[in-house]
Amino acid sequence: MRLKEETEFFEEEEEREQSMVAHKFSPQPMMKGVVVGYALTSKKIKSFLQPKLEGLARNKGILFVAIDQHRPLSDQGPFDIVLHKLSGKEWRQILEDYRQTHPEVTVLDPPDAIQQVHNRQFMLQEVADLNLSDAYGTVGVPRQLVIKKDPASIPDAVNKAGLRLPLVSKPLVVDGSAKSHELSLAYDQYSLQILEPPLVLQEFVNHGGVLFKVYVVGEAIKVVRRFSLPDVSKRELSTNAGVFRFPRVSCAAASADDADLDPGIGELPPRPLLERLAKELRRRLGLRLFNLDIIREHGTRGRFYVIDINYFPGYGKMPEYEHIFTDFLLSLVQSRYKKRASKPVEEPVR
Ligand SMILES: O=P(O)(O)O[C@@H]1[C@@H](OP(=O)(O)O)[C@H](OP(=O)(O)O)[C@H](O)[C@H](OP(=O)(O)O)[C@H]1OP(=O)(O)O
Ligand SMILES: Nc1ncnc2c1ncn2[C@@H]1O[C@H](COP(=O)(O)OP(=O)(O)O)[C@@H](O)[C@H]1O
Ligand SMILES: [Mg+2]
Ligand SMILES: [Mg+2]
Repeated sequence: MRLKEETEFFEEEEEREQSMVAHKFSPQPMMKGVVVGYALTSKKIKSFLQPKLEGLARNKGILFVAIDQHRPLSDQGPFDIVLHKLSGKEWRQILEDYRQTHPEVTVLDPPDAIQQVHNRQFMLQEVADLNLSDAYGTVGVPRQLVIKKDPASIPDAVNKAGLRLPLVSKPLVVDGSAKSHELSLAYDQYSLQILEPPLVLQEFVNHGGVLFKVYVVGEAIKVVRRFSLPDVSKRELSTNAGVFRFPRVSCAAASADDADLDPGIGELPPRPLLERLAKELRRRLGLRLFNLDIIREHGTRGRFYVIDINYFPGYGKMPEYEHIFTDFLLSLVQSRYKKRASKPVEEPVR
């Protein structure tokens, strides 16, 4: 993030924290209704804009209005907040222009900040730089290598980088397409030549087949358990060869929240560690709506890895998302409102 934006982001965050404590999320009496424009795919509208969310929002004075992508944004609304998750360079530019010409509107989130998590080369960089380590544990990222082209060079590149097998191959770009979620597990480096760059090769970390999805909505976080890929033993590694495509193992259908799990595997990561991680990432990434896929290295108590960050994920699967999301929207407008109210009135020029 640029320095000015970072400072503003910080100030807004602080004000919002204070305003939330002071008002316990209730709308201020003098605050008018909140209009939230949304530009989302039909899949997202179905999973996110559920009747319960719209009903609760209406009771709190929040109105969701569909944005027509093909009409000028300035002719629509007026909006207090714009929620979006659509792809394409043109749309990004439209949003960026709108942000410049309508600084009074909160665009969730800034398009250039989202770009960082749409590329797996840069997605985890902030987690790596943060290098979080405290009494509750450590949070890192698996070692990885970016392959832009020439699949024949992969075995050599893997050797040179000293990456340990097995490796997870992930498409470099995350653009919302099904293809960007087509992952493979490689047991030997020679088979990697059949893969199609651009891609990222990431060391597979044994984690007992369970992962944690940490949903972030502004300052709020919620964690759920999902089933994931099983561990790969040394024996399997020495006897197996080849590259295996694997399906979306940790989709919603694979909830592990009610499973009878070994506590060493299923115990949620310590809350203070997640709070710190989410707070730092919110600031560093300049995002307020995202989730993290986190795994705990099997056999350790506190060695965690972030393996994926998703912008505006499937909040429909986050427990209590309706309350959390509407409170968040209100807190955004309240802090803006307070900011405007506390600005000194300009003297008229005589
Ligand atoms: O489809 P859903 O509701 O499972 O949500 C997907 C997310 O699932 P999750 O909330 O993490 O379980 C999903 O997360 P994963 O990458 O599967 O961890 C993505 O965020 C996906 O968006 P995109 O395809 O990367 O643009 C999300 O898809 P969109 O809803 O944004 O299309
Ligand atoms: N480095 C890794 N070690 C162990 N398992 C992994 C690793 N990377 C991915 N996985 C498994 O593959 C799944 C999908 O990978 P992820 O990076 O989250 O891609 P996507 O963006 O498609 O969700 C994860 O949810 C997890 O089950
Ligand atoms: Mg994922
Ligand atoms: Mg993802």
